[in-house]
This record gives sequence, C-alpha cells and structure tokens, in this order.
Amino acid sequence: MDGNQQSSTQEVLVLEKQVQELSINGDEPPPRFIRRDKDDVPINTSLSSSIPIIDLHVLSSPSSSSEEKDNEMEKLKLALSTWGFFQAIGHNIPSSLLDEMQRKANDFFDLPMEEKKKYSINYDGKQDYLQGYGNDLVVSEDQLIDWSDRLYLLIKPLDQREYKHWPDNPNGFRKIINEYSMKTHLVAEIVLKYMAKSLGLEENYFHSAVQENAPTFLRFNYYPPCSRPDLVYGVKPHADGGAITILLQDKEVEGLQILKDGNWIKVPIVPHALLVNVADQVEIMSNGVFRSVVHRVITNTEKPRFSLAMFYVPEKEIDIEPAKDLITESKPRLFKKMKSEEYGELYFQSSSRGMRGIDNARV
Ligand SMILES: O=C(O)CCC(=O)C(=O)O
Ligand SMILES: [Fe+2]
Repeated sequence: MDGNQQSSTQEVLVLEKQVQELSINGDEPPPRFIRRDKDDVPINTSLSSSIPIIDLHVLSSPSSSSEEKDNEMEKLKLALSTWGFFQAIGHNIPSSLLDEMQRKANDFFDLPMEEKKKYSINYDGKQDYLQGYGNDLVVSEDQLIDWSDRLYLLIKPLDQREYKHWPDNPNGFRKIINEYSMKTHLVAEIVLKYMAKSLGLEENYFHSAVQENAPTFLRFNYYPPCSRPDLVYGVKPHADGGAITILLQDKEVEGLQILKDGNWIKVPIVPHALLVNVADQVEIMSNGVFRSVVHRVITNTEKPRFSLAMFYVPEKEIDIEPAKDLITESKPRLFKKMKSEEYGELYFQSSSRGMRGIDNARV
C-alpha cells in the first residue's frame, strides 16, 4: 500500500524474516517474492532525461517576474498532465540536510537486526496507519511481496505520532526526521498551491492535503541487493493513493521506473532534487488532468538502495471529487464523489486484489 497505509480493517500477516536477512548469502529469492507477471513492457532508456525539472524558487520568489512565474507554472501543468512526475529544484532544503538524512537512514538499516527490531511495527490492527520497522504490508498468503525493508512513521496528525517507533539510533535520527518533515511540508504547500493555480482553480483547492489534521505518512524504503533482480520487484507496479508524494531518492543508486506511453522509463538521479508525483486523489480532484502514474522499483545485485517517500493525504472527512470548473461538455466528470477516507479503503481493497483504486472510482 502506498500513501494510504490503513491497516485497521485488514488482518496483517507477519513475515519471519526481513529482506535484508534473506539477502545476506546471495541465495535465490523465496517463492513469495517471485514476480508472476509477464513483464513484456519495454524499458525505454532514451526518454529518461526528459523527466521535467521545475524550479520552485522561480514559482515562489517575490523576485521572479510574473512572466517567469507563468512560464514555470505552464511547465508544471504540462509535467503533471503528461508525466505525473517532476524533479523539484529550488526547494530551499539545504543539500547538507538531504545528505544527512540519507546517511542516517543508511546507518539505521546497517544496525544489527535486534536493534532495529526494537522499533518493529505492532501488527495489532489497532492503528489506522502502520508505524515502525517491518516489511511490505502483507495481507494474504498468496500476495507477491516486495524486495524491501521499511520504516514507516506517521508524521501528522501530531497527536497520533507513536514515538516508540521513532528510532533514536543512530544518534540524531529523530531530530533530522522532524526537521526534514517540517521542510518538506513547506515544499508540499508551495507545490499544491501552484498546481491549483496552474489549473485556474482557487489557490487553496488542494490544501486539504496539508491542513492540520491531514495525514502525512513517511516511509523509508531500503532495498537490499538481490541475487536475481530480474525475478523480484523492489516495489511492485503501483500508483500512490494520497494527494501528492515527495520522494528523496538515493544519491547513487537508481531503481525507480515510471510507466509512460507503454514504456518503463528509468528515473535518473538529479542530485539534491526532490521527486514529486501526483497521487490518485489529485487525479480525481483535477478530473483526470493531472495524472497519477504507475511506477515500480527494480533492485540490483550489488548495492543496496535507499529512498524516502513522504505521502500527503487529504483530511479523512474531505469530499474528493472533480473540481466543478474542470468539468465541461467536452470533458465530462470522470470520477465519483467520496470522502478521502472512503477512497483510502477503496484503494486498499483494490490493491490487495491486484487492481487500481482509481479505476473503481470512475463514474
Ligand atoms: O523507492 C522509490 O524510488 C519509490 C518508492 C515508491 O514508489 C513508494 O514508496 O511509493
Ligand atoms: Fe510509490
């Protein structure tokens, strides 16, 4: 589950081992990790460099001219309506903080297993969102499991944080998670504001994803090397279920691919950029103008890969439906209206049956 990690209504199965333990002596991946799809979609390497880069500083700085802003906003709209993804630069988060975040996360995953397990998820079904150290969320015996270990944390609402799952080893890890979360929150606010403006909507139109009680969910993904990367997924093909996602990619190791026009496109590493993508609920609210695009992660034989996804989800009680101004005679309403929480449930139920939630939200 991605961006809507509800576990309350679903029984969760616990795996005996972390993927990191399976990866140690280079054995073949166990059957539960083996891909069963045909995977006949080609990988297109020439388009990678076309993934748009948007300068958030141009959008938000008082010193940019209105022409510069309008140009950047057009680029943003085009990026999100054709790719669903962009690389954000000029985001104002110091490179040193991003580097430190990656270093600390790697230090955490390098700790001895007994130490990491102090922060294990309690799979007791009592919490709405997974929190703690664990695996892919496993809900059935025949589910394909991702080749990754994870640390899940709920960042917002503040009163639902469970600090017992926030590692304080390595030293300063908690503090930096907090700092990074506050800074990416500001990035999310800017991005959502200019996304709305670029569509001619009121600038707060997507604001429900960053307001006080809106869930923000963080996930560290750690992909151990795999002896047979052709047989497994680091993350199986999926689209995110919230409003938007902000991703910090590994500085050195690629792995993310996005589906565009029938090809998998490798996402390149742009040093110190943040990768932003549209998730399903914004696709619904934009009546399909902005696209929540399917993506996946492929592992490799040699190097572990790290990523940090921050999922911004609209507040539970908000109605999610296409903006009235984006429904026209030539572009009729594409999606039903439902509460964000209901969409979360639909997303979860659909994903666990191998379907996309958004396809079950169409009128
Ligand atoms: O690791 C990545 O690059 C992407 C991870 C992802 O898609 C997710 O966590 O939803
Ligand atoms: Fe994702």
